[in-house]
Amino acid sequence: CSCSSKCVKSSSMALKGRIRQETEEEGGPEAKLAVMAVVYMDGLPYEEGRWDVLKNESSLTIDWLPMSHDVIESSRRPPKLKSVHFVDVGQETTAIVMELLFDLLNMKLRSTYELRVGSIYDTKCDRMLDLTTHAALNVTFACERIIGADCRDAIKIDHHPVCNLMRNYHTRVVELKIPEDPQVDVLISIEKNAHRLRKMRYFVIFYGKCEENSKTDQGECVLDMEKAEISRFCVPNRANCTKYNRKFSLTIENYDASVRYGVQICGILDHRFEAPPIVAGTSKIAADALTVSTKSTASLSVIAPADSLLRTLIGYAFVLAFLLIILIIFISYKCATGRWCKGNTQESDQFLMDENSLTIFEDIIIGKGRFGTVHLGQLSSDWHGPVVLDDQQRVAVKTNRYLDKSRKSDFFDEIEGAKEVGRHSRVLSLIGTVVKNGNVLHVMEYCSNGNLLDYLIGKRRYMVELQGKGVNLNESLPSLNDIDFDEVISIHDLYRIASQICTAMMFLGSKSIVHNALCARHVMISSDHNVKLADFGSISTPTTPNCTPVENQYKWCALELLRGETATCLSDVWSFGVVLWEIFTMGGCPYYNVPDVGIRGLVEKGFRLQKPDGCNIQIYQLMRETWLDSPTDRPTFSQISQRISQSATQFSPDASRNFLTISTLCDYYLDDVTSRSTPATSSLPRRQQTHYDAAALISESERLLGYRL
Ligand SMILES: Nc1ncnc2c1ncn2[C@@H]1O[C@H](COP(=O)(O)OP(=O)(O)OP(=O)(O)O)[C@@H](O)[C@H]1O
Repeated sequence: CSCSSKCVKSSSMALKGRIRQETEEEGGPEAKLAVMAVVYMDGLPYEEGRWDVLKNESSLTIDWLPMSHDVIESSRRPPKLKSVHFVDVGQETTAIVMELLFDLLNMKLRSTYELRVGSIYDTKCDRMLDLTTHAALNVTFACERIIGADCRDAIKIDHHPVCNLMRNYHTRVVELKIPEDPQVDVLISIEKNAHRLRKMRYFVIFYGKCEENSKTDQGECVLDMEKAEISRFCVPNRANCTKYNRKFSLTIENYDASVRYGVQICGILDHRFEAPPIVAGTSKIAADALTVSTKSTASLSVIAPADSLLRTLIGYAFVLAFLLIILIIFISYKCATGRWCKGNTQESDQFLMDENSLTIFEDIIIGKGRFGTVHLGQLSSDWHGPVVLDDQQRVAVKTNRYLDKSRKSDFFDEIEGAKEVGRHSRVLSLIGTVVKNGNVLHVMEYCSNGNLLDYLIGKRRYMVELQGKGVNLNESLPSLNDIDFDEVISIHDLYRIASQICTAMMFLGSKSIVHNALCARHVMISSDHNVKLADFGSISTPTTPNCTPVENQYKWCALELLRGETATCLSDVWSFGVVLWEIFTMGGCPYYNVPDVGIRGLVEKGFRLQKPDGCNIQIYQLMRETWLDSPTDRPTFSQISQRISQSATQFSPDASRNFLTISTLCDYYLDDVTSRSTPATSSLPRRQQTHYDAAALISESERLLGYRL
């Protein structure tokens, strides 16, 4: 307020407009809408040539307020300030008269602009003078509302409020008071989150009698706005807003059951709107039919909005799509875990190894089985996987190279089984698969001490040799020179091995996996003499049950499986009993001269393996319990584990009687002449086949046990 000018206390705006033909310099003639805006500035005395309105942002702003139907923002050109002049209106008030040019094309749509005069330029003092009260005005161009505009033919004007028509609402008649008081109360609820509800500013409900004989294609009635009664609702937290709470009711006075009523709700997203949209004129709007059924005065209904069926269908489509997605995820998971889609690329990708990371020593065969030869291999030093290898990165590699078609499928079953079982410290880990020259190589952890059966036989032979030399391991501490301690095995170690197998079986049980082929030959011994359970080619799960004995496994098979019943983890318990027997005979041959076909008859008659020489009676008792006819009578692996631990306490590493005394005369060593490493193919019988007599075996068993079976 310096420079001898008075401060501007307030200002107000008035508006006048007219259509005028302007000629654009480039692009030819184009209709322009010229609008005269008049701003009254109280407290500002007129002074010739002193004041000016600049065409910059702080002085005059003309903001377009987009409305829901305005979609062509890019084609909208900003209005131009054509001219400004100041008029003395007396009483210390100056009027600023501005001529603004708007693009007429856009006026064919209803458009709203906000004009704001924020400051005027004081030419005398060469500075901007901020207005204490900004002169601002929202102007909606609807032609006839702008004085002088003649756009009856050129511009079509819709007089119903331009707002987002809302379809996400439901109406329900809650009360109908007829005939005493013909009035209907309609409860209207708007769905949450519909149309970004939280951003909505106003909701307007119209209702009125629908036009006679008029109905849109969608079954809407057409409201004659002149006859419509109007209720307005607004958002909460507005001073003058009390009715809104997302559910509101509408009362139709003088309800006439013979005519149709309509309802329409709209919401305005433009937060700068301070007043509800204005309804004027004689336009007609389409609305949802509000049909009151008068079949029963007690329960009345309103027909759902016309598009509710469509919404329901869309809803169902979403549910179906969701279920489909779940199904796809489920199938992918099953494929990924190897239960379905055998050999699918996704899972083989996971285990497929680079051919160059593996070197196979073709001349070093570490074993032969039904499904191929096992070679020693080595992984390159830069291979780092989840399995910890020895310092030479050695691995065992099984190949399917010479297998026929049916054996090849068994070979792949073994790989799939290993994937299903997963990793555990007592389980032989699958490292991966390599495809080389069209053959698949099964790469596994390498156990330098081979399989448990050969391991035990080797120890027993050495210990028998020592016995032959008169060395009694349990009596005197023999001189170190006479004994290779790596080649003997203590009772304590036998317990440890049994306990570790039990742990591996508990792990399988925790995954509801039945091994089906548990035997000492399928247990590997690592370089540090620990157990690694192997051979998962015959595993079964609750979804893939097994009810046939595995080839070459009859002697380890539970009775129910020999009978063709389904194998369970308790069937593995039976097999474990036979493995315990193998451990405490140090590699004895169960049912030494009985062929597979004779096993079921023997077992059904009650014949059980005899007590190994030197075996603790508690352990033999445990074995017998694992061979009980009814699976549920057998101990579980966790019970077995506890029983083994209890028994093992008697045999600490430094106990005085810590080694088995082996009787070479036992019948289960009789066919020990054959190497156990010989491949167990059907054409190459593992053991010499001799005659057998079940009755004789049973009586022999009874003799050894000391009681009748
Ligand atoms: N990961 C390994 N580490 C060390 N030796 C192994 C490994 N895998 C197998 N072997 C040796 O190779 C032999 C043959 O194994 P393979 O799995 O082919 O047959 P198997 O298990 O003995 O008999 P089956 O024919 O019943 O499967 C084993 O007995 C074992 O001595």
